[in-house]
Amino acid sequence: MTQAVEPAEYDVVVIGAGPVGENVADRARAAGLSAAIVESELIGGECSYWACMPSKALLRPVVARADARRVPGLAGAVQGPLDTAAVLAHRDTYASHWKDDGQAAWLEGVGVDIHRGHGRLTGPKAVTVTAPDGTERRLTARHAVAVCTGSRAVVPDLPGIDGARPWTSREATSAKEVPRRLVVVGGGVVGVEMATVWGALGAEITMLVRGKGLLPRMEPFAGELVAEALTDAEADIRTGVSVTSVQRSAPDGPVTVALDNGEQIEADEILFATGRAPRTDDLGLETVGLEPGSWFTVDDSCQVEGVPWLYAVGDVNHRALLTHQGKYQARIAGAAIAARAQGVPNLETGRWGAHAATADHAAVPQVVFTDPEAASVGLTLAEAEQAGHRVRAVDYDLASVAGSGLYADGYRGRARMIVDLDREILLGVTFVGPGIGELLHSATVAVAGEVPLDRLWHAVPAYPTISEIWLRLLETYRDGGS
Ligand SMILES: Cc1cc2nc3c(=O)[nH]c(=O)nc-3n(C[C@H](O)[C@H](O)[C@H](O)COP(=O)(O)OP(=O)(O)OC[C@H]3O[C@@H](n4cnc5c(N)ncnc54)[C@H](O)[C@@H]3O)c2cc1C
Ligand SMILES: NC(=O)c1ccc[n+]([C@@H]2O[C@H](COP(=O)([O-])OP(=O)(O)OC[C@H]3O[C@@H](n4cnc5c(N)ncnc54)[C@H](O)[C@@H]3O)[C@@H](O)[C@H]2O)c1
Repeated sequence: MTQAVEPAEYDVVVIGAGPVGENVADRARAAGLSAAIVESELIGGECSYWACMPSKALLRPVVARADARRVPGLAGAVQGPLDTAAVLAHRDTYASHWKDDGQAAWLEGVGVDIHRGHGRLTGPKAVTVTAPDGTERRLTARHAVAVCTGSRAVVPDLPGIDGARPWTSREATSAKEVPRRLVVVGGGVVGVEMATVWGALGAEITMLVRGKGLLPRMEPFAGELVAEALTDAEADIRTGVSVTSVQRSAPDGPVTVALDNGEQIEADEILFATGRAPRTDDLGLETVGLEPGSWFTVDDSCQVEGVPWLYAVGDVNHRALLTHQGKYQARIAGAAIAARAQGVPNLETGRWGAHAATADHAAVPQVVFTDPEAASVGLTLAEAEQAGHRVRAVDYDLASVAGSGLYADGYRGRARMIVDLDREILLGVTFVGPGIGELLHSATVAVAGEVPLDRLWHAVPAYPTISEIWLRLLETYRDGGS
């Protein structure tokens, strides 16, 4: 029989303690509101244990070695294999050994009450938490409930999938051994980053991509340059193919992957990097008139359409599936919840206002930590044209910048900026090349700040850094080039 524990009331109840839920709770506390957070797994969420942190800890040695191999005088010292045990140990450290004491202590330190268990909405402003031991506790929110339950990997429902023990991003970021042969299905961000890691650690990589190329959400040259480098690293990239079935006959045996072109591939592991689904299927959405299993629809303050006391923040609203963007939304939603709780009459919900996550539409930055790195902010050329802007794309070969040549021998890379011809501001910027990840924020400032191009001329990049790409792009635009 289910035991009930004393109910509790808070100003704000947050479901899901990933990076986003933690920040909503923190912002509520900072505004003087009481806050509780409900977590069914680990405080810190996907990002800390099976996504950003472990994947970037795995990628860092891979990319650093690749960079070092392009520096004369150093290359000879780094020709050997990676120390797999040390790389995996570094990853384990960055995943905090899958323990959440540190993050739990931080939340408690800012005065947020943690309730361990599965949270479900049970009516307006009501959340029931089922603890691991089966006891139930009802939490009531005076002002707002924020759903920050994130997303999970989607594995297509293929014949044989259940017995095939496929990897998702969780296994790909936490595996303890390097498979001899790894098939990666999907050419998005998870696919290319994980192919880069496990290939560098010694796995034979086959990528199966149903579209035309890799990284389809970025400018086409991003996927092309990353594919070129993966192919140089001996990955076998097959485009325009779909998996029709997978079969693992023995638990320790190989997996056989059948393709729609009639071919079969044998591998030791298969990773499905085929996108995400919202964690909303078992959340009690039906009790408040919403559809279980769907992404939330929210306004720019992250308030759920038609349910004013409910907020959905981070991956779960499908605006931008990135930690930094979810945390930005958390800061905005936290401020909006506090302002509404305090009875502030008019919130700043206009474009770029304090209570509007405007950057979600105009300036979402992303770095793909492959070799070469691919980074973008704002719109691609295709997106800008589709949105009806009058634009010019300005391209430049990153290898022609003095700083790039110094950074790496045989530097390969490219940059593009999308100029709004009516306003003479930037709508989007993409860089692809070694060492460009840290350059992205300059582009984010230019795009989010809507900095006029004639003012950008006065932002002088230091010589000889890769940042001189800015000068070259501006000169190319001034001289009428594209
Ligand atoms: C392999 C990989 C690498 C990535 N790398 C990057 C990167 O480099 N940079 C970047 O910006 N983004 C990256 N991302 C994306 C990033 O991980 C997500 O955008 C981010 O984790 C979203 O945060 P969130 O708080 O919305 O959700 P999550 O991090 O998914 O957290 C949700 C939390 O809610 C809990 N929860 C769910 N349902 C319930 C419930 N009913 N009751 C109680 N608790 C519940 C979960 O257990 C979880 O702890 C990566 C993703 C993947 C898969
Ligand atoms: N460095 C980073 O910022 C980083 C790293 C990893 C993940 N992420 C985030 O995590 C999210 C999830 O990444 P992802 O790579 O899983 O998703 P994604 O949506 O980026 O890519 C999934 C790819 O799989 C393909 N696909 C879907 N179903 C398929 C099927 N049945 N067969 C073959 N291909 C199929 C899609 O066409 C798409 O190209 C992304 O939105 C990304 O923003 C970010």
